[in-house]
Amino acid sequence: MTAAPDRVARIGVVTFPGTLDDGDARRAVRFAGADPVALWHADPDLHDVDAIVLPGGFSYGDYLRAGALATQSPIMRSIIAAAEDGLPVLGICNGFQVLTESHLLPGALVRNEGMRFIRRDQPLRIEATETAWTGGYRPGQEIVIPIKNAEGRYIADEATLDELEGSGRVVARYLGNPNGSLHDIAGIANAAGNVVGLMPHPEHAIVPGFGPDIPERMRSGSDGLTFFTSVLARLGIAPAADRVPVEHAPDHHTADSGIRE
Ligand SMILES: NC(=O)CC[C@H](N)C(=O)O
Repeated sequence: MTAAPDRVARIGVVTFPGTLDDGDARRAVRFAGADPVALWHADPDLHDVDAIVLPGGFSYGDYLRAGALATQSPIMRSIIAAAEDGLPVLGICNGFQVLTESHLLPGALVRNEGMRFIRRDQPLRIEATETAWTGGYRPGQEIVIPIKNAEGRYIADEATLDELEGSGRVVARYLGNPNGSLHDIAGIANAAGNVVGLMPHPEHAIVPGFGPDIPERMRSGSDGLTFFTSVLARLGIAPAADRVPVEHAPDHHTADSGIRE
């Protein structure tokens, strides 16, 4: 028996009008052993959360540019200030677009090469394990999680790319570049390592058997969970074991996912 943690980590998941993946992000937080806290775009109060996830989707209908209007929301003003003070923030897909539009991360995400919406199971290599969200991976670890977007092509000027590469801030790289991203970049971090943007979706690959299969490992599907457990380790807050529903204990596969909000 391990001792019960002193307290359970509170991880905020933001919902903007048009957000799609907030439910899966809250579930991923719970499976990692933390309490998800639903945060609403119009409320600037961060409700004492220990970390924040900006989930995927189409905030404000992707009007103007994907992620651009979200930067003007009351909650983003609070998140920008908190992130600059070191609060861990993970932006997934549209959340990554919000982070570049907010200038918490450099560069931009533009239309995929080929101008198509892409949805596939995407192999990645984790390049940086010093960040708040990737400490649980091995350097160079290869994972497979879903990707699904129209504007996932990462671009930046040469000086920015040099700085990202030179300071170990490329967090994840595509193995088989799906969209023309420069330097095969799938994810980056800020200089302090507390803010991470990632184009593919770890929150859709947290339950063994229900995410992308990896043939050479027979069955996986939970490669994304480590993003959410890594931040607990960074915060120094032990995961609460009872947040994981019994029917989803690792290695237990059922026909019905049983996942309920
Ligand atoms: N899955 C998503 O978050 C989609 C992101 C974004 N709106 C795009 O299509 O590029």
